[in-house]
Amino acid sequence: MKTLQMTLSNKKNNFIPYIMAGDHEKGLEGLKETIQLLEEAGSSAIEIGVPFSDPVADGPVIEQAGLRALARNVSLSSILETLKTVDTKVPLVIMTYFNPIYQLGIEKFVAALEGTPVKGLIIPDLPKEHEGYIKPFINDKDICLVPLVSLTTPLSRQKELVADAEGFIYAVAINGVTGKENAYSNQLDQHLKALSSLTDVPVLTGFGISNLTDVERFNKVSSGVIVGSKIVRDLHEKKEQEVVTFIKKSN
Ligand SMILES: O=P(O)(O)OC[C@@H](O)[C@@H](O)c1c[nH]c2ccccc12
Repeated sequence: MKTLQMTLSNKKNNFIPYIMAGDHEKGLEGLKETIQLLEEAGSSAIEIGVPFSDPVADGPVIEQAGLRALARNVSLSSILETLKTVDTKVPLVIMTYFNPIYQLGIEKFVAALEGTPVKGLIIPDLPKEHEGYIKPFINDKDICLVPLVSLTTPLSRQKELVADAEGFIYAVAINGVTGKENAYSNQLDQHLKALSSLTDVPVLTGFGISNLTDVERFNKVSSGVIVGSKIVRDLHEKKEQEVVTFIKKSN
């Protein structure tokens, strides 16, 4: 079993914060200390966002963070260079649209992951039908391609999506862009339980989570949560202590 899956399987209430690489007043030079802060707070893994000019799945908070990083000329290759110098026990998961990978070159990208703590990839605009662009290059490496599964997806499709999943399954709690804090459907808990019952791979819930009530709710019916916009906003506003407390209470 690959490291990412093993790490998340060994824990009950997993917490994965999302951060945008380069969205720090020191730019990429600040990435190391943010990772260290999140590790010490008790994160199970850390999702590292790559800024992109056309982030179709991102809401305003993450989109703005991406624009700040792009203004500092942060790119996929400069992020990978920086990650080579990062020493952490927590598995990192790169969240990027496909285009930056394609521009860098898929083989070059996968080769550059060697010697970094990156153990997983989330590529929201790479549907299962196109995973052949990436999977053959990572199959024999300690890197997982994490599938995103919408909870309104028909069961037959959910089964296909989780069939050969590795690492974890990203259950998308609301349809739409990231960072929307509207009320979750009452059926969500049932849907999460049903999805978890299809697979031995940990299912983590994300999209729109910004308070501890929701964290506790989803910890009961899945293996943990992914929190993006709240973390990005708090870090930008220099509320590091709030981030640390939130992660500690989520564990
Ligand atoms: O911001 P939220 O609502 O807490 O959602 C997590 C999310 O930000 C992070 O996982 C993410 C950022 N960009 C994405 C694009 C697609 C899927 C997921 C993401």
